[in-house]
Amino acid sequence: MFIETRKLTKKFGGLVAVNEVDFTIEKGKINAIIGPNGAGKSTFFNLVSGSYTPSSGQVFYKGKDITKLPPNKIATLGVARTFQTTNLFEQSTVLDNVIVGHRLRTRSNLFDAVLRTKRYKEEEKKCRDKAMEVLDFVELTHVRDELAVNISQEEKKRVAFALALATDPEVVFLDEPTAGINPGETEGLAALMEKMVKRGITVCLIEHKMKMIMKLADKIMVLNYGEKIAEGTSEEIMNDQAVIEAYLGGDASA
Ligand SMILES: Nc1ncnc2c1ncn2[C@@H]1O[C@H](COP(=O)(O)OP(=O)(O)OP(=O)(O)O)[C@@H](O)[C@H]1O
Repeated sequence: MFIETRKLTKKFGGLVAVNEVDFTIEKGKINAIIGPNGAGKSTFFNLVSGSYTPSSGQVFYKGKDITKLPPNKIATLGVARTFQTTNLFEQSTVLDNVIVGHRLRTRSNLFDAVLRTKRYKEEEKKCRDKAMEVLDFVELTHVRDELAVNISQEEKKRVAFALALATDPEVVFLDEPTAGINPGETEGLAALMEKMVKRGITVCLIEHKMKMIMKLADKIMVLNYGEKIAEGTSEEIMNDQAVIEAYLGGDASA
């Protein structure tokens, strides 16, 4: 089992945001979590990536119980994530944004930085090389010297992907990766997710764009009021009575 949650639960006071969710994230696949607003999708992400401690239940990563590990420890195991909004240094170049983002996660300390030790210089070069490599992967080499303020919304999303990929993750959690961009650009990002999977990276995403997710995802979990109401392939999900009811009145064709 790659990633598995067992009866994962998060309560905020009297509200059960995630309720005893059992789910497995399949290695080398595109896994998606969908559900109406407030269903518990982001909370589930935060539990698996260690940003929240569960009220009860467990998270396993490659057989290891990671339930109580802090986010930085989970990240070093090969788990990366993006957030709904990525704050870039607008007056820095795209390349510098990725270098800095990556450096924050590498090993040399302030002492190394001030004295510009050998280790610092070596790491600086490694970070730069890595940043160039991931920018090439997300197809942003042509804008790497542009200031972040000048790139498009879709390009900013690609920078967020690059930041996550710079840590050489085995799995990437993408929180609404296509929010706020137009349908044409959405297709480009979907293709990028497929490219990640081809490279051997497992993808798990939260998404509201149903048409896209039905085409893209290998496996889907549907949450509603914190509970898993369905799990399966696109076809299984589209024909599931509980899912249809949860979305009635909502816009499932967005
Ligand atoms: N830190 C928090 N403190 C209190 N309640 C919270 C907190 N985070 C989330 N909630 C509540 O938990 C429930 C689930 O929220 P969550 O953000 O996980 O849903 P979601 O499915 O990601 O929603 P959306 O699609 O709107 O982003 C909601 O009722 C929300 O108000």
